[in-house]
Amino acid sequence: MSGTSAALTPPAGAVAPVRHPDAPAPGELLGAHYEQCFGCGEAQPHGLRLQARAGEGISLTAEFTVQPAHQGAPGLAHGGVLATALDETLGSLNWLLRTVAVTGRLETDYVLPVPVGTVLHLEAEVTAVAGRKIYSRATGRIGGPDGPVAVRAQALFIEVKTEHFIDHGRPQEIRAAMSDPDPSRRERAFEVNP
Ligand SMILES: CCCCCCCCCCCCCC(=O)SCCNC(=O)CCNC(=O)[C@H](O)C(C)(C)COP(=O)(O)OP(=O)(O)OC[C@H]1O[C@@H](n2cnc3c(N)ncnc32)[C@H](O)[C@@H]1OP(=O)(O)O
Repeated sequence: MSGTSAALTPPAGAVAPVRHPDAPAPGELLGAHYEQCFGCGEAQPHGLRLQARAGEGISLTAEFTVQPAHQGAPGLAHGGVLATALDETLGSLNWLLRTVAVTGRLETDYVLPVPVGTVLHLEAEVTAVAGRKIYSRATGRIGGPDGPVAVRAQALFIEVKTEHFIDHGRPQEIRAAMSDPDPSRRERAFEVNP
């Protein structure tokens, strides 16, 4: 049983997403966009350290291993952590469009429990774009990339200007991110041009 709210259905005028000419080639790892990101950053000891890889078109795959720090019920992944994995995977799609966007809405179906130690195999794609609105969906499978679906999500991301982060983020983290020695991460954080 699953449902999708009307807000996640692309409107009549929506168009197919266009892969940016400078998007990473299919098979290429995207790497963390920010080392302190709870979803993908390598400097977060209890973060998900999710690794996303570009796919064909506007799609990607990602993996994340459920750690003991990610439990809700004993021995099982917390639902919010699984939603984070889906959110991070869906958010990474925007790098293939070279669009800076934030999650406006995320709807998640939890289909199977996900035990600690499990590798969650995620797949995501952008389905449509309407102005600033980016529609996408993702699934997470367990037991292998072709295993049963444990979680799935649909999302609406909203394009924002770089100022969104500068206006709302804490100055010390903004300064630290701006001085990241990795030019690719600086670009993904602050210099993206659609
Ligand atoms: C420092 C590092 C930088 C990193 C960069 C890479 C980031 C990667 C991060 C990856 C991490 C993972 C990702 C994360 O975790 S991102 C973090 C979690 N998300 C947020 O913090 C977002 C918080 N929300 C906002 O800032 C604003 O509400 C936004 C910007 C989203 C919209 O406010 P804004 O004033 O700009 O726009 P608008 O209100 O005119 O709306 C525009 C259109 O959108 C429609 N709409 C809006 N909301 C919803 C909704 N909930 N359901 C359905 N529809 C919605 C709205 O009806 C309208 O439609 P239309 O009337 O045009 O038809």
